Amino acid sequence: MGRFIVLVHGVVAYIVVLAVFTYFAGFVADVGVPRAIDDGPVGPWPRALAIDLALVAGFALQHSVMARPWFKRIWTVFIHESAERSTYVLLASLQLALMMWAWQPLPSPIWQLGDGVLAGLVQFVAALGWGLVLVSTFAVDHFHLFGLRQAVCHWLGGPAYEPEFRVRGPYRLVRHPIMLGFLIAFWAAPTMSVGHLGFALAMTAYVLVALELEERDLRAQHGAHYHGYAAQIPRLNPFARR
Ligand SMILES: C[S@@+](CC[C@H](N)C(=O)[O-])C[C@H]1O[C@@H](n2cnc3c(N)ncnc32)[C@H](O)[C@@H]1O
Repeated sequence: MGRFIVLVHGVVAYIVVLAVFTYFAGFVADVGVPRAIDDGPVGPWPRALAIDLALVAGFALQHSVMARPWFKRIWTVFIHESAERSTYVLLASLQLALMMWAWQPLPSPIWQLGDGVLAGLVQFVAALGWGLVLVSTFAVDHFHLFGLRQAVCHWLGGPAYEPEFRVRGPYRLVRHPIMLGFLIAFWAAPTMSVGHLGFALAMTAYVLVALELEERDLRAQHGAHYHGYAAQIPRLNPFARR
C-alpha cells in the first residue's frame, strides 16, 4: 500500500472513530444527539430484545476476533501493517454506528431519578466515566490506539512503531481503566430503561470476556513483567485488596 494511501486511511479512520465515539457517548447518556438509546418507535419487546442482543453480540464478536494476534497475523498478509490498527478501529466504529442506527428502544423505566440533585450526581459520575476513558487512552498511547501514529510513522519512512507497555496515570490504579470508564458510563444512568439495562448487562458480559482474552495476550507478550503488574494492580476495582 502506498504511504500516502496509508496516511489518508489513518486520518480518515481517526476522524470517523472520534465522531462515532462522541455520538456513542451522547447515545448512551441521552445528551445532545437526535436519537438516543430510548428514542424511536417502540415495537414488540421480544423482537426488540432479540435485535438489540444480536447487535451487541455482532459488535463484541468483531471487536474480540479482530483484536487477537492470530487474526492480525492473517490479515496483515493482505493489508499493510501500518494500516492494520486504523482498519480495525474503523470497522469497529462502523459496527458501533450500525448498532446505534438499528437499535430498538425498550423505554419502560426500571428506575427514574427525575431532575433532582441525585440525578445530577449520577450524570456527573457518568461524565467521569467518559472522562476516564479519554484520559486512559492518552495514558496508554492515544494515537497508537487509534492507528494514527502507525500511519504517520509509515508516511515519514521511519521504522515500524513498537508500542511500549505503560503503567502510568489510571493504569497505576487498575489494569483496565478504559473498560472501567465504559462500565461506569453504561451503568450511571439517571433513567434506566429496560433497553438500557439490557445494553449495560450485555456490554458488561462482553467486557469481562474481552478482558480475559486481552490479559491472555498481554501475559504472552510481556511475560513476567505483566505477571508482576497483575500481582500489584487490581483488574477493574481500584478498592480491591491485592
Ligand atoms: C482498547 S485498549 C484497552 C486497554 C485496557 N484493557 C483498558 O481497559 O484500559 C486495548 C489495547 O491496549 C493494550 N494495552 C493494555 N494495557 C496496556 C498497558 N498497560 N500499556 C500499553 N498497552 C496496553 C492492549 O495490548 C491492547 O492492544
